[in-house]
This record gives sequence, structure tokens and C-alpha cells, in this order.
Amino acid sequence: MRKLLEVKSLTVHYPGEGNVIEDINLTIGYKEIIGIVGESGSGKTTLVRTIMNLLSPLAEIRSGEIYFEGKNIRHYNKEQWRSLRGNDMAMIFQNPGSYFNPIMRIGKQFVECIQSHKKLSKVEALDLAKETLVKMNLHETDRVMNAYPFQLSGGMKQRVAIAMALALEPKLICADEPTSALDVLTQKQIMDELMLLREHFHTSIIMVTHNMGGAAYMSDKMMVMRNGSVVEHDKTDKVMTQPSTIYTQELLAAIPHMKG
Ligand SMILES: Nc1ncnc2c1ncn2[C@@H]1O[C@H](COP(=O)(O)OP(=O)(O)OP(=O)(O)O)[C@@H](O)[C@H]1O
Repeated sequence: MRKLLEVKSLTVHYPGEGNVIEDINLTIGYKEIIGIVGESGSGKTTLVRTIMNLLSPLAEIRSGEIYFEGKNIRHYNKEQWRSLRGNDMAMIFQNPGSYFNPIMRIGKQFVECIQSHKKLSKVEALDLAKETLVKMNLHETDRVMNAYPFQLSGGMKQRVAIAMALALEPKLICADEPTSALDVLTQKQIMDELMLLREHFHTSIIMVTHNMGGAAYMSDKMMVMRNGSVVEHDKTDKVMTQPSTIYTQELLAAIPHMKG
């Protein structure tokens, strides 16, 4: 497997909280999807925010290195990060509303986002935006582009947010609970769309979620975190059928099953 991202012995500390993640190792290949699961406060968000260099200034990386395509990105400067984020890596958050300027039409925000990273004319950026919206199953592109964020449902906003990330063709998407604010049907649709992206764009995805069933559905590998440490990290089939820790067994037992 060709490595896209490698996290080595990562430890992050918050004052007053101690080490909130400790000695984390993680490797993601090209086109691979990894699901990171674990209870609230286990350090999932801290891990992906560290990878994306989006940690709170209070946090301190006590040890560890992060390699992206073989380059150590931990000590990149602001300019290098600006280029890496967007062009090569993108993050999708739980609340899509927080991406958007509430008083600017979606289309203007989308075109500005594309033009800030790619040398394209306004017309070319507009075409790319619409093309990417269709890939995210938003077919009424004119209506979406002319809308203000409040005029779209949560699911539509999340699709637009994913489309904005995608238009820049990142190699890695870190998605932090991207579907947990959405209804069950929309959750499933967005998971399916993310899986298709991997097929079409060869995007690797880190999917942080509380939803063990959703992670299992989407991912090739799963990592289970507890109290800042990794308790299980293996191929998804293995984790689901032969979990090696009691904690993972408990998480599996808690997955709701449909009757009938
Ligand atoms: N900005 C911060 N300042 C201080 N402590 C923080 C900060 N952000 C996170 N923490 C602490 O780090 C620990 C891990 O939190 P984190 O958000 O990474 O967990 P999580 O697994 O993503 O949880 P959730 O599933 O609830 O989002 C928690 O104890 C939390 O209190």
C-alpha cells in the first residue's frame, strides 16, 4: 500500500487536561477510508485537528511527527499550510452552517473558494462549482448557487460543503462527524456519496464518528480510541467480527439493530 499520510507517536496536551491523545500511530494509503470511533472525549477530534493543523492555540504537541506524501508537515509555516489545506487536504465539520458566510450567496462563496486555490476565471470556476454540485447529487445547481445558506436544508448545506472541498480535488478529506447532525436517510446518502468520491477521485478519507455502524459501512480500516489512546486498529472486517478488546465488543454490542 502506498502511504499518503503517516502519523508517528503523536501526543497532544491541553493545560489542565493532561495528554488528551497519547502515542498515536496511524497510516493511511491512497484511496483508503479509515473510520475513527470511540466515545465522547476520547480524542478523535483532537487527532484530526492536529493532522490538519487546526488545533486550538492552547494545545501543545508534546511529541510526534506527521508525514504527508513522505514530507514532514508538522513544522510547515502558514503559507505552506495554506497551500496544503484546500489543495491537498480538506476538512469537513459536523455543522455545515459554520462554513458559510450567512449573508453571501452560496455561488459567490463557492467561486471565491475555488479561485483562492486554483488559477481559473470566474466562468471556469462557476462551471467547476456546478459540475461538483452534480457529483454530490445537487442537480438544481442554479437554485443552490443563488441561495443564501439559510435557504438550504442541513443535508444540502453539508453536500455543498463537501462539494467545495472536492472541487479542489484534495487527496485527503478529514471528516469530523459529517453526518451526525442529519436525519438517518440523509446520513446514508452522504456516506454513499463519500464512498463514490473515493472511486471517482481516489480521495482518501478519515471519518471520525460516534456511529460504529456507519464507520463499518464505509471504511476499509477502523481505529477505536479510548481516553486518548488507540485500543484497536485493524481492517474493518476484523474489528467487526473479531474485536480484540472488551471495549470494542461493548461498542459493537451498542450498535442498534433493526427488528423484522
Ligand atoms: N480547546 C480545548 N481546550 C481544552 N481541552 C480540550 C479542548 N478541546 C478538547 N479538549 C479536551 O480534549 C479531550 C478530547 O476531546 P476531543 O474533542 O478530541 O474528543 P472527541 O473524541 O472528538 O469527542 P467528541 O466525540 O465528543 O467530539 C477532552 O477531554 C476535551 O475536554
